[in-house]
Amino acid sequence: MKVGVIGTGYVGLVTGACLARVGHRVCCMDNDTAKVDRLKRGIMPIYEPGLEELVRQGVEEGLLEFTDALAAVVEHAEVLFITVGTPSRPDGSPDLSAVRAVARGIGQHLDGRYRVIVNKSTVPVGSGNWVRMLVEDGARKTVPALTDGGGAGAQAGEPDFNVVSNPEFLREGSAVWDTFHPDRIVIGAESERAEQVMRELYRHWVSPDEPEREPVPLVVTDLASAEMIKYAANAFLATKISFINEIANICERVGADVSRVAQAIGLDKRIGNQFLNAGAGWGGSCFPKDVSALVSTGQEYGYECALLKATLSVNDTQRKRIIEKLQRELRILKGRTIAIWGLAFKPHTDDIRSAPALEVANQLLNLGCRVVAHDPVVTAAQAHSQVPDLQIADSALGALDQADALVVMTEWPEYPQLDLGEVGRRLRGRVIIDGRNCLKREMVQELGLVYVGIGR
Ligand SMILES: NC(=O)C1=CN([C@@H]2O[C@H](COP(=O)(O)OP(=O)(O)OC[C@H]3O[C@@H](n4cnc5c(N)ncnc54)[C@H](O)[C@@H]3O)[C@@H](O)[C@H]2O)C=CC1
Ligand SMILES: O=C(O)[C@H]1O[C@H](OP(=O)(O)OP(=O)(O)OC[C@H]2O[C@@H](n3ccc(=O)[nH]c3=O)[C@H](O)[C@@H]2O)[C@H](O)[C@@H](O)[C@@H]1O
Repeated sequence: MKVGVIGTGYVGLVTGACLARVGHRVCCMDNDTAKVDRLKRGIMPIYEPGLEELVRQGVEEGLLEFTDALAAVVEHAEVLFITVGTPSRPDGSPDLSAVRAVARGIGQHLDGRYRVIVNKSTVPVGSGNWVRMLVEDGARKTVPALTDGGGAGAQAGEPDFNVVSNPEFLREGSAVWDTFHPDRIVIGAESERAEQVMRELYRHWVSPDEPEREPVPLVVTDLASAEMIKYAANAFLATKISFINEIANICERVGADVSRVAQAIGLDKRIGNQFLNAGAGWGGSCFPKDVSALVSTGQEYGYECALLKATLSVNDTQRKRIIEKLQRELRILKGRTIAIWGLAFKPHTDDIRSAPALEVANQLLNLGCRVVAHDPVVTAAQAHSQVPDLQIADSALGALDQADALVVMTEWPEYPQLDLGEVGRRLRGRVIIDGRNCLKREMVQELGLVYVGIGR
């Protein structure tokens, strides 16, 4: 099928490249012309394992192309994915300005041919109807014949389209794998015609590298439920992490070990063992904004989301606990040098949006510390765009020289592999705060260093 993807961020680029991999003809569009130019030259805008090869393959096979022209992608596609960003506004509600611009723009370029317009961006319940209205508004400016609500089955000259919600569940760092191995594909369709198009698009959704795999289950539902499924999934996962962080905080006080607690409760199939790693809290571009957006939706309807507010507040406090732990060990922080390992909000990505590490770094700088950080993929320029006073070391060990304490904020797999003896020799102080419980406690302690984990 001919597919258009509008927005080439994480979701757009991965979706486009995977759709091309299964044989669809994909045109990816972005209004960031510089980004499109780089993509045309094979330069990836993000660090995501496996993505570069997939994009290269799609382009070489003639199945994947890039443009900065909205008209071109609308002209090309039978199915148009909207994958632009929906960041938080200061009050927690999502900023939908990019979705608005794209929906109107699509309307302006529609001709009489039927299109399915797919919301893959995470958008509040009701956005499907809103996108329909915006597309129609856009079309009205260019199609004088359109006089009523129109939509599916419209007369010649009127825009003929349906809106579908197809939320995305990929995780950064494993985005390509997740896209080909989702637990389910959710489709909220407003007509049977659109549903059939989506079923055809995702028919036999397995990577050609694994032809024997079972196809992924499709959950077909109404628009509002599909939109809510996305928020409910992220809110649940964020709540699960906040829950285990709260248990960790109690464990610390009573002398229990949260790792053992998590492992044992996770064996109960009703609980499950994933997303039970206690640490410095969750970050990233989605959990913070999506939980806040759901709280904001509740507020719009006069409902107080007590549990979700607690989820946010536990997470907020969790980062502050890193500072408290440093204060407990070092007493005075002013004038101290603190090394931080890991800046990305999680391993295997260079994304630093709402990264707990940056918040901790900022707090330490405000408290009068010198902060020297290392991350295997986040560049100094990226880090300085958010925390200008942060010093960046070339290597993890290099960050330790003159440091009074080390704080591990991202569990990059290389960190536990480093020579702890060398860590002990280079650190000026004796304290290691393991904000992700990823180092071997006993090994650290054997070297005469003070190990402080989370909930253990
Ligand atoms: N990042 C992730 O892991 C996931 C993100 N999502 C959701 O998917 C959506 C996109 O997220 P990301 O890919 O992270 O966003 P992003 O911020 O990385 O990328 C958005 C892209 O849209 C482009 N854009 C903005 N306005 C545009 C316009 N008017 N026309 C064309 N392009 C435009 C930007 O230049 C940018 O390249 C969000 O709603 C997010 O909540 C859902 C699941 C996973
Ligand atoms: O909507 C989205 O954007 C995506 O949000 C998350 O994916 P992502 O943010 O990429 O990363 P996660 O692996 O979920 O981690 C989120 C945060 O939680 C933290 N985390 C995760 C798991 C855990 O056990 N403990 C924990 O603290 C991570 O360090 C990270 O800061 C969801 O897992 C995806 O399903 C969803 O599509």
